[in-house]
Amino acid sequence: MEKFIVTGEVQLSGHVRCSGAKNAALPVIAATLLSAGVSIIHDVPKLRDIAVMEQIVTLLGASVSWEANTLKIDTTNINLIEIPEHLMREMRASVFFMGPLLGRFRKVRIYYPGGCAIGPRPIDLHLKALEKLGAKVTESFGFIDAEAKRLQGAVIHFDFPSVGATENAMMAAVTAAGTSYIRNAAREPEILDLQMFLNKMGAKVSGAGTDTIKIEGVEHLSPAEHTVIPDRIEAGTFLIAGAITRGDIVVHNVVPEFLCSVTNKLQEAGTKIEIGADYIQLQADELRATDIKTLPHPGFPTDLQAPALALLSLAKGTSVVTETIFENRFKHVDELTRMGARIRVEGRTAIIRGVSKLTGAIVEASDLRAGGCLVLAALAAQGVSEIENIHYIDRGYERFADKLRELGAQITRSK
Ligand SMILES: CC(=O)N[C@H]1[C@@H](OP(=O)(O)OP(=O)(O)OC[C@H]2O[C@@H](n3ccc(=O)[nH]c3=O)[C@H](O)[C@@H]2O)O[C@H](CO)[C@@H](O)[C@@H]1O
Ligand SMILES: C=C(OP(=O)(O)O)C(=O)O
Repeated sequence: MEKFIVTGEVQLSGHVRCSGAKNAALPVIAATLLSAGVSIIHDVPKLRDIAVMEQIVTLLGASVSWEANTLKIDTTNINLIEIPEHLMREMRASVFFMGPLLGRFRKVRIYYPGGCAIGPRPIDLHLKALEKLGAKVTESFGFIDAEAKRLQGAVIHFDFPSVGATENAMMAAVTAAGTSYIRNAAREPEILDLQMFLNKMGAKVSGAGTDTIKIEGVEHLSPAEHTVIPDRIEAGTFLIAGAITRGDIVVHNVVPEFLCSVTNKLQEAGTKIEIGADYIQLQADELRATDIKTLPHPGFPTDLQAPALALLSLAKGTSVVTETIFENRFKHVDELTRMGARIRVEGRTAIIRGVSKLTGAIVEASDLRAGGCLVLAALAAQGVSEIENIHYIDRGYERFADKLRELGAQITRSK
């Protein structure tokens, strides 16, 4: 098992470029299956979840090629509508195949998706949305079948603005007969990106980014070319890396508007932020405590809760962090405690008493962003840390260690 070895207490400085967003690229790749032909997607991050996505579309009969970060997917010869269990279990995003396969082939078979252990992650909202659109969904022996002669436009009202269920419902509804409305839709920027891609394919989708999405069903979609939006979670991770090391860094290829809740909290924590058209500069010295509550967009993203916790461990005063999205997303706390952090978890709340220093330790990543959090803590800690289980980090950060080294970090990968 590979690990990262980090020598801490190096102030980061310089420039770093964000990759395309994992969470935008994943549904866009699934959406290419809605039509036959060659779609071209630019700025796709090369990371483990994307590799699994590639494995799945290839198995279904697509052919795939890469040129730098451009992915070409030829979906002409799709001849399978079942995703095998071992690939479904690899990641949460495997569930995105339901909507497109059902839309194009009227039938799909999947198993329950896997992914990082951050609490229960049911797919009931996905299934209810497909049923609303007229699909017959049956579950037996661990697999889920959905079929429909042709999906019918419908009004889907989500109990909770689920990102994945909104995306799946959009992909299913684009070729349904008639008009659909998704109410209490998630408003994440990645949903807007999916709307842009679907419209380039010939779909008629509007309203993404608000809580009501309108989808006028069309008969036919064509392949399309698209550049995925920058990764706001990667950007937030680098900004926090700059802050925790009291550094001076510029993060490029960002849409600052997508990061408002994050830059706002970083300013409250005492950092200086300058916002450009497509970059954010951060300078940090003393850090102050601040409270954070994770919320659906445009609130503070749950995917940056763990990195933020590392930062607040070293901020003067007591911070309270409340996780409202996932039930069990504080597994990084025990590991931060090994490094000297003082954090108490009560249910969905973490109370953090800032300490003046963290110390290097051997720690284990329990999921993708917990891994990011531990690397950031290690960058600031005295001495050497080893972060184990970095296959989680590889799921969602492209060239993480290389990019941190570009900023001056002392981090290496080792067997
Ligand atoms: C690939 C991708 O884009 N992943 C992101 C997506 O995950 P994902 O799409 O899985 O997140 P959701 O917004 O669906 O989940 C939010 C909450 O809703 C619950 N829920 C969701 C679906 C459902 O059918 N039933 C249900 O109860 C979940 O258990 C969770 O508690 O949004 C999350 C919330 O911003 C992010 O942390 C993930 O990085
Ligand atoms: C939880 C995450 O991803 P996924 O939904 O793909 O597990 C994440 O990116 O932090």
